[in-house]
Amino acid sequence: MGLTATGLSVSRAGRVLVDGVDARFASGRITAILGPNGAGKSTLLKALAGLLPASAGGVSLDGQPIGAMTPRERARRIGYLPQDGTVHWNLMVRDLVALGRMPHRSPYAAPSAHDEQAVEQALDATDTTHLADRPVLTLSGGERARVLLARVLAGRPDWLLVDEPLASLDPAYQLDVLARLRAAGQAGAGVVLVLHDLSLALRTADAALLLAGGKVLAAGSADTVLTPQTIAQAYGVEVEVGRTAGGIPYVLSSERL
Ligand SMILES: Nc1ncnc2c1ncn2[C@@H]1O[C@H](COP(=O)(O)OP(=O)(O)OP(=O)(O)O)[C@@H](O)[C@H]1O
Repeated sequence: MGLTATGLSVSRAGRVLVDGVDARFASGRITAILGPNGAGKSTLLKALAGLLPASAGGVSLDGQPIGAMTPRERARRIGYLPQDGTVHWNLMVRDLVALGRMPHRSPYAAPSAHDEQAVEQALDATDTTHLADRPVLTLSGGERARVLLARVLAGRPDWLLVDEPLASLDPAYQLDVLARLRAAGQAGAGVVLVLHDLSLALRTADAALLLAGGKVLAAGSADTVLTPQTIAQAYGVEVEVGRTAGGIPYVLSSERL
């Protein structure tokens, strides 16, 4: 059960970008996909969401091959937030967030009270209610990132696959978004997130998958994966891994190796 990659490889333009990945993601847990630039994190996440085909192996959700699901069924179960927060249509924020309900409704019917409630809750969860009547192209980068997350949350998917959701957020909103993802996990959702901030990964994730060159370098609980040795191997930097007096874990880069 859960979301499983088995011998998963993904090739594009003649290059193998994800190479024989075996991984199992469990519901109710947060798994961080980590690794240096170009390691294949986004490619793996897209393949897990069923948005890129496998060139070998595959992905299954609760035992069902992801490619055998209809796009609508997949969209109901898996919420995917891409890394690139580009928005082309200048919709009102509330209307954009309401698009997250589309897998659950008929395009011809008016949204139900349940749909509207899901949208309002997603706006509230991302602290974007005050932006609801603004055109989305007028928002700042961090505001837009939260609105795009609200759109995914509005679908109330069983799985949240989110690619660098913290990239344009200030430190306070980074903690808010991580708290929201943790709350989704506690409510039973499976959360898989691509992160660059190793301190926040240690602080937030139950499990970690460290990629390098498209392959899994280490996998397991976040604190067993994020050791100075594996970090040095993956990123080529010397780090100190420690805890503050209050017990908050941190990873501090000291030198490029
Ligand atoms: N459509 C594509 N065609 C060819 N190469 C691609 C394509 N998409 C990605 N790549 C390459 O695949 C590799 C992995 O890309 P990916 O975006 O998965 O990395 P990443 O780990 O998410 O990186 P980052 O931390 O920089 O976001 C990179 O070398 C990238 O240039």
